[in-house]
Amino acid sequence: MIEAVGLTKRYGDKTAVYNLSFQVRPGTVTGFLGPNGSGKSTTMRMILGLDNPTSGQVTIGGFPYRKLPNAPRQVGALLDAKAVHGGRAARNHLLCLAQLSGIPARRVDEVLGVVGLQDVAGRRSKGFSLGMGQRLGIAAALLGDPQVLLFDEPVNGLDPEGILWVRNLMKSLAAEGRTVFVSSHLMSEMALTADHLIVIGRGQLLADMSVRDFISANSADFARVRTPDTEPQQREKLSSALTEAGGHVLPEQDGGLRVTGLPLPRISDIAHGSDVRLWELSPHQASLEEAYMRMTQGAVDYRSTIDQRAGLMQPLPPGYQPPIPVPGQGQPGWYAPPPPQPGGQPFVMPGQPGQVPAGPYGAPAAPAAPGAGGPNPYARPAPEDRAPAAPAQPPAPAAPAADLTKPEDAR
Ligand SMILES: Nc1ncnc2c1ncn2[C@@H]1O[C@H](COP(=O)(O)OP(=O)(O)OP(=O)(O)O)[C@@H](O)[C@H]1O
Repeated sequence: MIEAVGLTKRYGDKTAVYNLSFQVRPGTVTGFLGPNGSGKSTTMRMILGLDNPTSGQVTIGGFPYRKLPNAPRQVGALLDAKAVHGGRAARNHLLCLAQLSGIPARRVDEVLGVVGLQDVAGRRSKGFSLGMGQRLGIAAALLGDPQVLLFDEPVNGLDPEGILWVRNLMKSLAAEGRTVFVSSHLMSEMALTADHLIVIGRGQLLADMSVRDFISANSADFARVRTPDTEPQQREKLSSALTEAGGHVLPEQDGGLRVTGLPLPRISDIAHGSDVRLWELSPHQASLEEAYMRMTQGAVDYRSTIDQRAGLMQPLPPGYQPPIPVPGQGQPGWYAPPPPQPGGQPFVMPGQPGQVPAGPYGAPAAPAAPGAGGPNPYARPAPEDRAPAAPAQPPAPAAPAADLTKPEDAR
């Protein structure tokens, strides 16, 4: 298990990670999401002992990475696939890593086979495509047959077959009881790969919950209703009846209606009572992408002047308050968007039930609590029961294998 407590990292004036506390458990794939520059790579580097936290701590199996006995056999990581000696053949690159960690040479050929590079093992990696480089990086992560694996954007540059392969690999590693922590910007892929999500924005925790609960709590499950195309007046009649019953109705481009705030059986009854025939009545769940966009819209640093989100997200009707999602169950049968006030919000900051961080439903700023590495640079709500002040950092031993990751001072 990976456990971060009050993890904070500053680079001069820049706070990359602030007071982050979470656990990554074995046996599941945990997705690590956040907008560009939100602190994912910095967090991963701190997990791997490549950056020192300014305050707080992070451990793997109870030990900071640098104190883990035989760390390369316990933890494998892909942080930067380009961090290899390009003049070295793929097999030699892995052999060097294996020798440094006391891993038998036969394991090199095993992992080359696992990642599908066996036929190009003698080729220099500088001639590799982006996807081949990713595969080599994944091979390096798997080399020690570790129980804990970290992957920073592992599908970057992979073709569809490669993406499917990575997805299945992550799932099978987790099914073997390993801890798999993987960052990605590909929401559709994360929805298929991860069981659990840790979402950060501007270095702070926004959500720590199952994928299902995350989608359920951050987006509007809805019903799609369609009346006969040949009778537009039926559509109008139904729309009025549903609105009168407290539903929120949005027309869709194909003539259908998107209904939130009413369960399916009620919609059916209302249609029946209004003498309206239905050609379609179906439940829909929003995508992880939509839920993610909704949650992180207040925490994005870099955004095009041409904002594409308008077409993606459904507008929020005012005043809706769905039940708080039940962990592991979501909000079955409820077709309503998240509420714009505390109480039903999923991204409650640690130790502050009902408090809402800044963002679309932003909470007022509060002073930072002591022991969190100084004042909150983003003036967000500060948890009361945050982690104790971080212990002084021990003297840093030698960094782990440089070709797995990029050390702080090389950036
Ligand atoms: N060595 C460094 N020196 C100064 N600032 C840094 C350093 N490393 C990271 N940062 C800053 O910290 C913030 C977090 O960066 P980080 O790379 O962790 O984000 P990220 O979530 O991994 O981003 P992306 O999704 O774009 O890879 C950024 O503002 C970045 O510029």
